[in-house]
Amino acid sequence: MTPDALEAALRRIGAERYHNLHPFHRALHDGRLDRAQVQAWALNRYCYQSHIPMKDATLLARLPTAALRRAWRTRLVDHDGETQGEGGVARWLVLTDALGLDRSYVESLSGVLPATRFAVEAYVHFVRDRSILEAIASSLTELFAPTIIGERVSGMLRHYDFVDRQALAYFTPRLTQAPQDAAFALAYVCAHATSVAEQDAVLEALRFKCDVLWSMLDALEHAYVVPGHIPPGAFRP
Ligand SMILES: O=C(O)c1cc(C(=O)O)c2c(n1)C(=O)C(=O)c1cc(C(=O)O)[nH]c1-2
Repeated sequence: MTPDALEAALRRIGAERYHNLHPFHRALHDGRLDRAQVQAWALNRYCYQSHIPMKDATLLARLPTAALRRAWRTRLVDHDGETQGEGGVARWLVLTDALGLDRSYVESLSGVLPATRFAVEAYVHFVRDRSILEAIASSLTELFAPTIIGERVSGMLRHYDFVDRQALAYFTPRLTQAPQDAAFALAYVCAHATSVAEQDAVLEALRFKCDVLWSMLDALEHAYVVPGHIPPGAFRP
């Protein structure tokens, strides 16, 4: 495949499998969830957010050139900040605060669904164990993130009186960070996946990552949408 055909194939995977299509996200964005269900989403999503810098630090340690490490390290700063209280993970806690969740409970991850934890850990392990090409390709869901963020912020502000713009401030910087991150990763992947085997591996890495995001929402749906089977130990609204 040419680089352009590879990009088109990657975008087709997003069109078919990205988590904007999941019924739980449709319900979240269309205002069909109650406050407790939104709390469960934000609590579980904190597990994902808090592991993203661990995933990026794992990859950073494996990158072979200064240029690549320089490009990738901005992600660590985006999520962890330069100082206490800054960065994406801290901004996610502003959302869980606004939803009335106790900070130490959120940070402890003790109420997170087992399937959320397994999915998030699978992502970190994938980036640790697979080739650098596959690890970089697995971040390419970010190509599709700006669209879902736009839908989510406008939908949640319209439908829920318990969130406001300040509570959703996490998403504003993501609208510029995600496209920059995705453009870098896409250029890398298109330049370096030249053999059929490498291109197949890259496509499979993106499918894997879509599955990570999808399975987190399956778990939320199973636990918190009626009839609701909440696993032992997980958050009970
Ligand atoms: O709001 C979303 O739906 C969404 C999706 C994704 C994604 O597609 O992986 C990320 C994020 N948000 C996000 O905020 C974020 O920091 C992030 C990092 C990564 C990654 O794989 O390195 N994906 C995502």
